[in-house]
Amino acid sequence: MSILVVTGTGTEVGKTVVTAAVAALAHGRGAPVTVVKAAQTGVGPGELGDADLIRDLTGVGEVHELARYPEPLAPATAARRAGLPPLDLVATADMLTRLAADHRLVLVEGAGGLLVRYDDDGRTLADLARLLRAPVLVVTRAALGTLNDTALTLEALAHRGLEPAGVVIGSWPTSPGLAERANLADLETVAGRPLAGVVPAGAGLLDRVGFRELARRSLAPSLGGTFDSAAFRASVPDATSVSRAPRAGRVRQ
Ligand SMILES: Nc1ncnc2c1ncn2[C@@H]1O[C@H](COP(=O)(O)OP(=O)(O)OP(=O)(O)O)[C@@H](O)[C@H]1O
Ligand SMILES: C[C@H](N)[C@H](N)CCCCCC(=O)O
Ligand SMILES: [Mg+2]
Repeated sequence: MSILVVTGTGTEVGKTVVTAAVAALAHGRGAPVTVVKAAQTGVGPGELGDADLIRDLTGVGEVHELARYPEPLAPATAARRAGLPPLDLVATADMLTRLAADHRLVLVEGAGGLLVRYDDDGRTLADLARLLRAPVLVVTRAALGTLNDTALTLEALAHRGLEPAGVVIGSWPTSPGLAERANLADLETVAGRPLAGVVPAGAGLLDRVGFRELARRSLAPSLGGTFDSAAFRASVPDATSVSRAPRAGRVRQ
């Protein structure tokens, strides 16, 4: 009966892999789960999109792609240039609400970051999340620049009264550099809470069994896994400690 919207601090941050990890754990528990890619862009007819990748990685049978546009652009732009109708987010919210009535968990992956536009009226994934009154999981990068991107996304959620379901690093490098190691703690300070997961790079290349096991280790209990942010940080050489800065993501009244 619950809906979780998955956004990123941008495109190519690992939303699809993180969505797959959450789906794999729910599926592995036997919970009915379905995954919806609201609008897929940059993929031509017959090519594999995010929803296909998620089905392959998890074995989840019910995955939906609601709209597909060929050019690798924001959905509103890609639809306009293709002469195709944009995704109707109001109708989409109704469809997802009906899906949630039949499913334990409905996962909705956005395209790009939170404020990417789906139509020429400027509607975004944030508008869809508000219509659904659903929490939003934020997938972020590990590298330099992620602190600002993450803070901006959390501020945008807070400004719209949307509840973050946590911050997950979508692709943790095998050889983290200085910024990546320091960001493990700083991302917690920005988020005002422990990380909800860290997914190692390469996760998307595993088979289903390996992927589900990695998902279990990579996601926090709130997402169905066993990941512990403090323990992970302690396992990374030269990772810094969490500061006690005021909680970010709150709009000062
Ligand atoms: N943890 C990972 N393991 C393996 N590959 C990854 C991982 N994270 C990201 N990638 C790869 O990086 C690329 C971008 O990742 P992904 O598709 O998840 O980004 P995204 O945020 O979903 O982008 P979009 O906005 O297009 O949906 C893909 O080719 C994907 O296979
Ligand atoms: C093509 C890409 N992989 C995504 N599907 C769409 C990303 C749109 C990003 C728009 C932007 O923020 O500039
Ligand atoms: Mg994706």
